[in-house]
Amino acid sequence: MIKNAVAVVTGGASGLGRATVERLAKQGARVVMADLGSSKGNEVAKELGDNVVFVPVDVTSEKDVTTALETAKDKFGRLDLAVNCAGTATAVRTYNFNKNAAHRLDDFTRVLMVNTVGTFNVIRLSAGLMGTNEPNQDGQRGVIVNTASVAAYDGQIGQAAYSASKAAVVGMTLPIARDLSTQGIRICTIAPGLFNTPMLAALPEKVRTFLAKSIPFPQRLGEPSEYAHLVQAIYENPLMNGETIRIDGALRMQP
Ligand SMILES: CC(=O)CC(=O)SCCNC(=O)CCNC(=O)[C@H](O)C(C)(C)COP(=O)(O)OP(=O)(O)OC[C@H]1O[C@@H](n2cnc3c(N)ncnc32)[C@H](O)[C@@H]1OP(=O)(O)O
Ligand SMILES: NC(=O)C1=CN([C@@H]2O[C@H](COP(=O)(O)OP(=O)(O)OC[C@H]3O[C@@H](n4cnc5c(N)ncnc54)[C@H](O)[C@@H]3O)[C@@H](O)[C@H]2O)C=CC1
Repeated sequence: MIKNAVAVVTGGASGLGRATVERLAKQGARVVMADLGSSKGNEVAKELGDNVVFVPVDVTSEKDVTTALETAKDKFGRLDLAVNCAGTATAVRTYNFNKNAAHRLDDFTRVLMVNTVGTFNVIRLSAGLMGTNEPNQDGQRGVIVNTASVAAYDGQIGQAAYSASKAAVVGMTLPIARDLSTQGIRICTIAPGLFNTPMLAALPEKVRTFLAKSIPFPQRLGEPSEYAHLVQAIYENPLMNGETIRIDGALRMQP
């Protein structure tokens, strides 16, 4: 059960991560909210009360993530759940033939660094701390939840970097579940469709409307609270492991 569990949520100051922090705190968990120093982490943590602590973290930094995990241990005594929500997106064609310009390599690398390498960084270091927990009656010591995207499967024009970064998260889920099974640590990935967050608000209105209309049912953007609900379900269901779950109203994005 989530009550009294200790969680780290990356990207916790905004969107899906923030909704997750809110839900977990409301259900009685204690949460380290890890997000960039430039985020609204401090304000959000203040709003949410004593069971939420903000730590400025860049998920690509070993030092920053270690500090966040040490905070979980020092302040709350342990780590039961790590949720990877930190992420970034870009929309650029592989080659723009009108402008005769290739996709910048540093844009591609930046997206992979945050979404793929950052996620793996949090997974590997969290696993170390969870491994020190006493196992429950089922032998479980901890749970990790990642955030991919439906773009891992049906990425649109302009999504080469983003889709590659998310497909890598889908791809690492099963081998990591196998790696960590000896310690009783589960890992699942959520592949969200279209959710009402600041990231999606960055898309042109026309594209957002078009995309929302293409969702079979319910024909609307998802609410971040619906994502947070699934995080809790994964945490509480002991058999969920090694799998990526789409939460998308049956959306299959068109080119
Ligand atoms: C966040 C998640 O995890 C979930 C998601 O993935 S949400 C899906 C996100 N999708 C994207 O980000 C799409 C990325 N792609 C794009 O934005 C564009 O394709 C691009 C900027 C890379 C290139 O666009 P382009 O076609 O070369 O030129 P552009 O002038 O921008 O677009 C041409 C037209 O197509 C429309 N369009 C572009 N991409 C579109 C899309 N994905 N869906 C619907 N319409 C689109 C534009 O609005 C524009 O319409 P008008 O000509 O009527 O103004
Ligand atoms: N909103 C949507 O429709 C969808 C979102 N996603 C994914 O869900 C996750 C959350 O996205 P949203 O909440 O929509 O976006 P958001 O932009 O509202 O929140 C992302 C958070 O991640 C933080 N972040 C970015 N880079 C970071 C870094 N290097 N280190 C630490 N924190 C960092 C940002 O500061 C921000 O607070 C992302 O991984 C995104 O790719 C996936 C599918 C759909």
